[in-house]
Parts: sequence; C-alpha cells; structure tokens
Amino acid sequence: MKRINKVSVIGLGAIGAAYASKLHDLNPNCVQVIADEERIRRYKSNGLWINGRRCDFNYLTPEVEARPADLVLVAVKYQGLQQAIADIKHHVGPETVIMSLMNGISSEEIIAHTYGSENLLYAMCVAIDAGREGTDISFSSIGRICFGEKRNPSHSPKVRSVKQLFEQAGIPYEIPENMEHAMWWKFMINVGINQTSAVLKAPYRVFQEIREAHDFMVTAMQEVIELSKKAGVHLNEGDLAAFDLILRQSLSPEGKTSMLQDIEAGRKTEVEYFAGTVCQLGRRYGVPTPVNEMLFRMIRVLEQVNGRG
Ligand SMILES: NC(=O)C1=CN([C@@H]2O[C@H](COP(=O)(O)OP(=O)(O)OC[C@H]3O[C@@H](n4cnc5c(N)ncnc54)[C@H](OP(=O)(O)O)[C@@H]3O)[C@@H](O)[C@H]2O)C=CC1
Ligand SMILES: CC(C)(CO)C(=O)C(=O)O
Repeated sequence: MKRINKVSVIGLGAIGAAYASKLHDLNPNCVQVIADEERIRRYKSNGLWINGRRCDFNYLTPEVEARPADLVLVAVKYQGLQQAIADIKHHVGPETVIMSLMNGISSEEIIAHTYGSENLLYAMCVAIDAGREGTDISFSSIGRICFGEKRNPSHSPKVRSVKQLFEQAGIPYEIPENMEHAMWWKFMINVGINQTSAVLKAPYRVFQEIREAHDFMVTAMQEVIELSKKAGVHLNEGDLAAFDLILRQSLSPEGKTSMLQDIEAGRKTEVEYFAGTVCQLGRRYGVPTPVNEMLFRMIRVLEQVNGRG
C-alpha cells in the first residue's frame, strides 16, 4: 500500500474547500490547490474563509509542471469539469489515484475518458451541508466521504491508502461494500431534494416540516428507484428512509442544496446531470419520468431567467 503524501485539489468551492481544509490542518504542505491566475488572485485578495477561519493554501496554476500527486480530488461542478480535466494534467501520473467528489453518476466516466479507469476510485460525499458565498465557505455538518472500488468485499491497496489519509486528517469516511449502489442512492437524493429545492427556493427546513414539499421530493426520487431496477442496482423504500434520517438529523434547517445555491447566485446548475440523466435513462429503459421532465424544464427556465441559458 502506497502512503499518500501529496494531494492536489481542483475546485475550491463549498465541497473542495471543506475537505481540503482538513488536509491543510493535517499538514499545510500535503495539499495544493490547482487554479488559474484569476482565481488565485481572488483567493489571495479576499482570503478563503472556512467557517470563519482563513485558510491559505498552496496554489499552483495548471501550467506549472508539478510532480504528479498521490491523490487528485476533483470538486468542481459539471460545467467546469472538462476544463478541470485538462487543468489536472501535470498532477496525474501513472500511480496517481483520482477521486471525484461530484454529485451525479457521470463524472467518473467522463474523467476515465481522459485518464483511464485503473486509478480512479468512485466517490461522493453525503450529509454535508456546505454553502458558499464568494470565497466564504460554511458548513454545520462535514458529512462523510463514501468511496471505493465499484465493489469492496475487501479493500484494495488504493482504497487502503485513501482510508489511511482520511483517518490521519480526521475526514469522516465510509467504504460501502457496493459503491455502485451508494452512487445511485446519492443520485436519487440529488434528483429529489436538489431539484425540488431549486424550484421551490426552499432550504432543508421546508422538507423537514412541510409534508407536500417532502412528497414532491419523493415523487422525483421514485423515478430514480424505478430506473435503478432496470439498471440492476435495485434501490428501494429503505433507501428513501435512509435519506430521511439524514435530512432530519444532519442537515441544518436553514441549509440549502448546492443547486438552490446555484440558482440564487445566478450560476448554471447541474440539471443536465440530474433530471437530464434521469430522462435519458428513462428513454433507454422505457420508464416514464414525467416529474423529472417537468423539473428539467422548470430549472432550465430559472437558469435562463438568470441569464445562464
Ligand atoms: N454544496 C454541497 O453541499 C454539496 C455539493 N456536492 C457536489 O460537489 C460538487 C461541487 O459542488 P460545490 O462545492 O457546492 O460547488 P461550488 O460551485 O461551490 O464549487 C466549485 C468550485 O470549483 C471551482 N472551479 C471550477 N472550475 C475550476 C477550474 N478549472 N480550476 C479551478 N477551480 C475551478 C469554482 O470556481 P469559480 O467559482 O471561480 O468558478 C468553484 O469555486 C458538485 O458536483 C456538487 O453537486 C456534493 C455534496 C454536497
Ligand atoms: C445531499 C445534499 C443535498 C447535501 O449534502 C447535496 O449533495 C447537495 O447539496 O448537492
């Protein structure tokens, strides 16, 4: 098992900054952030604030011919993914493990297209309620990073390396036996709560307290459950209940999903990778997806109202 001494992070937003700050606390020299000059200027002049504490990372522009990292963490949104894939080029060597903390079930495949799948681990984070305003990041719950190979009956050397790093840094983690199931479960969550919160402009409190909002979220999730059966993943009602526990116990009532944050900040959303993917899979498997078709249209309208069409 290889020890991870150098981590490169791309995407210093709500998620990237939250977890990078834990690595920085472990050892400021073990983590470096890849960003273009304009972003670095912004991070340095405004400061990068995480729960009110300034964090000064080592920044590298993508052009710098860096030594490959042991681990690359990708934490951008989908609209930034292709550029990020190009920008991590100097940080990926033959032994570099790559993990995407992004939502959805597509980023691993997109990254593998350029770097192959041998050194890629599946990952996603759950129960974190991170928010970002400019370079101010805050969260009440850091949640946990679920990661692993597609199946983890035992832990591969790559998985053990990352596990050791997370233990040292105090990053909560989980290695699900069936990572594919876990990725679909998270996809179901985002399809449900991210999209309905974006159209309702609702923080988590609305879903915790108002039955109709909760039911609306569940109807979107149920379409993912039906698709998962066709895909051989078999989500079920127990998976809905598992998210309900997180919603009620871990997410701050005033917290907002990343998609609602995007709408409020006038940014492009990830709707193509949530409802867009659901509708595409629906067509492939012959499963009706009317709720997601409607959510897709509504969110595209909101984006265009924001001038992000
Ligand atoms: N927020 C949350 O609670 C959760 C989010 N997620 C998922 O995690 C992923 C990241 O979300 P989140 O952190 O909220 O998103 P943010 O928008 O807060 O952060 C993305 C960051 O990536 C930066 N970025 C984009 N492209 C590049 C690039 N080429 N080089 C350097 N930096 C780049 C952006 O910079 P700039 O702003 O300057 O463009 C931005 O700071 C998404 O897939 C999201 O769905 C998952 C779980 C929870
Ligand atoms: C699960 C949830 C809603 C919060 O962690 C999320 O993944 C997001 O906001 O994108």
